[in-house]
Amino acid sequence: MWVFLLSTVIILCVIHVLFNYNSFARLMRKIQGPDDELMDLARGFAKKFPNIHRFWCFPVAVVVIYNPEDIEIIVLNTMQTALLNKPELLYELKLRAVQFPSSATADDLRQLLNPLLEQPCCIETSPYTLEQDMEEVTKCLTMVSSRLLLSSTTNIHNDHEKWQTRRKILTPTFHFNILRQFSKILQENAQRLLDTLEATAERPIDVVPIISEFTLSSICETAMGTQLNKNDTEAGKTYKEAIYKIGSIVTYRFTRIYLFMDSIFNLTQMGSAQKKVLEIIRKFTTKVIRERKELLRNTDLTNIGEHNDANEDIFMKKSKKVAMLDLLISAEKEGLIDQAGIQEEVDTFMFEDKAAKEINELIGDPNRPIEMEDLRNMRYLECCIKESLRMYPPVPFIGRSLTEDVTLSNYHVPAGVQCHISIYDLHHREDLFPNPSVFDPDRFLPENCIGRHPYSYIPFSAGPRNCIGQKFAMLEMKLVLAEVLRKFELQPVTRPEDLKFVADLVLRNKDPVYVTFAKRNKTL
Ligand code: HEM
Repeated sequence: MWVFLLSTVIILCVIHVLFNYNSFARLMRKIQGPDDELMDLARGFAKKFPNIHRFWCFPVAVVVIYNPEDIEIIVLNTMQTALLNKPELLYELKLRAVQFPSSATADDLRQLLNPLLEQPCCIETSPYTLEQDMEEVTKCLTMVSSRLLLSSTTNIHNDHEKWQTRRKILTPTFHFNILRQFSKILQENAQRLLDTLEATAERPIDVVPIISEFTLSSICETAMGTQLNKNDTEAGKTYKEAIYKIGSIVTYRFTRIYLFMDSIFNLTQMGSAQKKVLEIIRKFTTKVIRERKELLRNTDLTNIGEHNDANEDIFMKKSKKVAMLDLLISAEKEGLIDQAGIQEEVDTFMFEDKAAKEINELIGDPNRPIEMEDLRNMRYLECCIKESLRMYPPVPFIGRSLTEDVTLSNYHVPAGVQCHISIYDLHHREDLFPNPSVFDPDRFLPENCIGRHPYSYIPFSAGPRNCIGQKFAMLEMKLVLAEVLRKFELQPVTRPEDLKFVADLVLRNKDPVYVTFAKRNKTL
């Protein structure tokens, strides 16, 4: 066994060095190439081939779809154990990527791709041009890396029964009454974000790390009832650092094909760093779960899912703040989940001028806190958010493993194929959204949605495995945007035409996204 492992390591290292560090490869790397254009190339395919296209990188066959009728078939399939299976590795990696803002650079991607780009023979059939081949290689790598990476992760949600039970336990978390409570937590976090903006006002700042900090702190507090900010304990700080670190480790590994096998990765420095970081995360969440259990010991949460007034009373008075964790703990009492399951779910959750006028008209006094009712009435702001999610869907594609044959756009697609639903390409179809690269929130005014296919806009996916957190996410986005917009005027520094998305599991810009937050005059 050890001899086999050692020889594998040596062979992979030799291959890596041979491909990357010979004088030929060094010279090639210096010549400009389309490495950063992969995202554009993929978009080009969607324009060239209406509704559907395939790529095949032995042994993985992928069909990419961006047609509402086909998407409906895939996501709505009621035979849940059949068509619904997610390619588990891809799914897991994506969840992690969403939860941990990834920091892979174009260079990482380039480094990962270089050996393969120089070896197009890895593509089994190659009827396309070189550029198209490169796109196939990227996709293939995404698949392969996802496949291998998942084997080292713990919370695989592929088992249908397990998924169904967990989904049932967690669904009440997103009930309106609970969301109302979360809004208070979100408000506090939004205030901290405003403080940061205040300190940096009038000069361009990269919004990506600031927003990541806000979303991570908010989800920690709502999911686990634990505050990571301000009055941080040492443990909280270490946990936060560990969460960021794991993101970069996952990305590091994802971009190095020779580290895909667990047995090899575990032997490396990064492998032991990951072990340490995971240990910190596990320790922290175990402590939080233990303390939360203690707090809830005397609270009856058996009917927590029903959310009548009496239950709301329990939430508000007895436990003060109900975190998603509380529902899991109460489910444990009923034998629906065990300690390891709780840990899994907690880890998973850790990981998703017109508008300003509307806000001002609704709220008036800039010091009055924003209420849930106000948020519900911010119709134009909602249109702006929806239009942003159309143009820039944070999850640009999702995957399903076809476990039975299916007809998509008149093609017979056999079982075994990986089906990618390209949300990005769907949202940029000219026939569904005329002038798709124009930001036009009015597209989402009720009168303009009439007649639009219900599966033509799916930023949160659709069907039984859609995003469980979408109401939470909408609430979070509305609240923080409303708070920011009533205090600051946003002046774009990075323009839409400067955005250059990289091929990744989440939509990520190659460079920082700069915005200047200028303090608003009192009257809008
Ligand atoms: C703008 C923010 C968000 C977007 C665009 C988004 C998008 C998505 C998408 C497209 C999926 C389907 C993934 C797939 O099929 O592979 C998904 C699933 C999921 N999302 Fe979100 N999400 C967001 C925020 C959140 C938040 C805030 C949470 C938690 C509080 C969350 C929790 C989940 C979970 C648990 C699933 C898996 C659901 C299942 O398989 O039953 N998401 N999300």
